[in-house]
Amino acid sequence: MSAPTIGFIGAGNMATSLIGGMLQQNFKPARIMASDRTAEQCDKLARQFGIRATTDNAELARECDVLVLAVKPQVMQQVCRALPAERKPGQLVISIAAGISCASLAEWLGDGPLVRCMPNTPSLRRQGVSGLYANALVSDTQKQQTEDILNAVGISLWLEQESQIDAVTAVSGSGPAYFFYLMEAMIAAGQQLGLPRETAERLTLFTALGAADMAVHSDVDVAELRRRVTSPGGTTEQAINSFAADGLPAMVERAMQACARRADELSKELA
Ligand SMILES: NC(=O)C1=CN([C@@H]2O[C@H](COP(=O)(O)OP(=O)(O)OC[C@H]3O[C@@H](n4cnc5c(N)ncnc54)[C@H](OP(=O)(O)O)[C@@H]3O)[C@@H](O)[C@H]2O)C=CC1
Ligand SMILES: O=C(O)[C@@H]1CCC=N1
Repeated sequence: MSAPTIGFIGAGNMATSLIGGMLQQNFKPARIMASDRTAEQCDKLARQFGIRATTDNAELARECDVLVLAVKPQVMQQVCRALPAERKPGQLVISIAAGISCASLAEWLGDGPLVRCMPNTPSLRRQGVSGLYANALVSDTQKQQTEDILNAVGISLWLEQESQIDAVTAVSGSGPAYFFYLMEAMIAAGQQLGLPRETAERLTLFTALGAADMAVHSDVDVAELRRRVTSPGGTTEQAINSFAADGLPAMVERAMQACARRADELSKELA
């Protein structure tokens, strides 16, 4: 069977990361298309990747076997409603938008194979992680096509229920921002303790990188890794006790609940 043609509607940050990763994984530029609101963005992508880019979303709907919807949630309805008459039969649609349900997408696009996907920005470095949910009309071949696209920029995991996409958004979709926020705070605190900014920044970033790499490759869980840094009566214990006294776990739980709640609200507001 010949390779599918894949079209990205909305050629912003996420689509650019995905296309870049796919080309590094030997997807052929001739098999990838993109559309965007502005001709400037289309020209930029065409130059950067050697792919066909257009301001006409309908052209992608007509020509592509797989359509990746990568516009902001707030414009998704308007974009989708313009497409049904143009769509190639049997076309797989993959939506990466936060808080747009399969029910809304099916209403705007017509029934058909549909995957909801929640990627994250480390995809730009091919270190992304995506949660995927497929409706009942998605074939095994289309599931494989979806994995091929998302695994080009990291790893992907299938979910049993659509509602879990909001939890994935709270953990990994928005998650990079939580780690960046913690890093911002550590850099500032390092400066307070007397380090030059650049030194505090490098120490923080490489500590984050090292800790994540260690955790990913460890045969013990993260709680045990934390215990191994924390000598009884030592320095780390003081910091961990301070975090615990200030309620860090509850703070994280509240933040992630708020994130998932917003995804649910969006799905109702934008339905
Ligand atoms: N950023 C993130 O961390 C993550 C984002 N997502 C989801 O990915 C989606 C895209 O996000 P992101 O890449 O950050 O957003 P961007 O704004 O970078 O990209 C969206 C692109 O779509 C273009 N666009 C707007 N209207 C239309 C239209 N009618 N037709 C075609 N193109 C259009 C925008 O152009 P213009 O800018 O000119 O309006 C922009 O270039 C969102 O739905 C978001 O929920 C999912 C996971 C993580
Ligand atoms: O903040 C947002 O809405 C998007 C979805 C997940 C990450 N960024």
